[in-house]
Amino acid sequence: MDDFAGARRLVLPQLLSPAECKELEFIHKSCGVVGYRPWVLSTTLCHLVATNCANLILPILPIREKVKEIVEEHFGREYELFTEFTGLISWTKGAKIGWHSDDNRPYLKQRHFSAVCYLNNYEEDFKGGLFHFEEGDPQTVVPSAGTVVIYTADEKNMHCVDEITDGERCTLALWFTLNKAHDEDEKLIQQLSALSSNFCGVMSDQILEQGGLTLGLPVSASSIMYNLNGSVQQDERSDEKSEVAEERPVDDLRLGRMARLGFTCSFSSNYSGDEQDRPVGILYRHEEVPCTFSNMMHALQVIQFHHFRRSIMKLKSSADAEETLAFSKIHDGTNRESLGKENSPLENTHGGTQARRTSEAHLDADIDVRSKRRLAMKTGREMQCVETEIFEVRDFIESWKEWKAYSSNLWDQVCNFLPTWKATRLLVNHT
Ligand SMILES: O=C(O)CCC(=O)C(=O)O
Ligand SMILES: [Fe+2]
Repeated sequence: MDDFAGARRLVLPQLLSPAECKELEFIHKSCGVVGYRPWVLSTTLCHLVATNCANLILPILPIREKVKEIVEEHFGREYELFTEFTGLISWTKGAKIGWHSDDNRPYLKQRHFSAVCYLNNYEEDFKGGLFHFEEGDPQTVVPSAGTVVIYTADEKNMHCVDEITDGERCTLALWFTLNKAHDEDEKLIQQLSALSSNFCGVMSDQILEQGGLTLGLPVSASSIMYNLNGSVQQDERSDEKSEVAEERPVDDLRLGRMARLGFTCSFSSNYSGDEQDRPVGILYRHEEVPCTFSNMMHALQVIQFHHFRRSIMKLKSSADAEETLAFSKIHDGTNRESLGKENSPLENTHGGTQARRTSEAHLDADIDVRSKRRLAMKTGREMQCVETEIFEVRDFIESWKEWKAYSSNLWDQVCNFLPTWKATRLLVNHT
């Protein structure tokens, strides 16, 4: 494993577009479970398939592939790598990790290369959580949405992460191996094949309708996997910081996630895990929202999708503000591209092509990208303040409709890709 070509590490800013980061965060916040360590939450591809969300692996695949190709090229290992693990991971207050290498256990020796894609921003979305290498350059990586850090998983890259002191730090963690026996795709394709006879052929908009078949709708894992248990994951509780003051503390990650966005489930009395698979209504700040969902995960996913859709809209208006500024600065209007003209704010989110083209256009233009980003973030924050005051049922219903279209489109793609996945034994999104 010593005979690789490139330098032992690589940091790539802005490899993922802001829209891609938001989409992965949406998936994690809709589907994540309590993770492998205290204060850590995780969403693996295997978990997505197991909870009837195989469609949500699709937005992750092209990113995983892109990073894998960069790793292969950088280390002179073209076409030699397999993905050993893909997971959306978030760290909440209290999470940290001391000096280690990523292959530091006998059962982790197959991990040859690591990649961490940051999905949100240091200081804005969380405090603490800086990444440090023990020696060499760069010494410290500041997590910023879209940045990817790549390194060999051995002791040449001893690293640690500072404790998170506030907020939630989200990443897409990837490990690659030269050992085919540890290829995660093989397991996933088996898992998907077992499911496919149930869902392919019957996928259509109607299955995502409330009251329709539950095929294609998310389901819960065992309720213990959402149990925040005592003081752990304090940030996800509906404590005094959340928008809805609850009489009793929330120990359930799903309810905590909803409460953070101002929503509660309309369970009749004391919630017990048994209710997780029953149809459920929701309230926004104690006001009933006229929607019924098949189960809690369904409600959570639509709520998170609403939040995601709003963030994409904000990104677009910030980008418009940025573009206007860039436009007025460079007069000649080089590379100005239209944004925000689509009917659906999510239309061009997939694969993030539009946003990526836009950010490339910005890099091409000879202006100070950093100061523009600051302006965009400021605009975003101001809008967020306004947004907490506004909730429109009509807008939420629009999100619900868009979620159905988004979700069934991804299910259709899963069914279309599956025969190729099975034949090639490779989980690659060919769009
Ligand atoms: O999230 C990070 O920045 C790195 C995490 C890490 O070192 C690990 O999970 O092994
Ligand atoms: Fe690590």
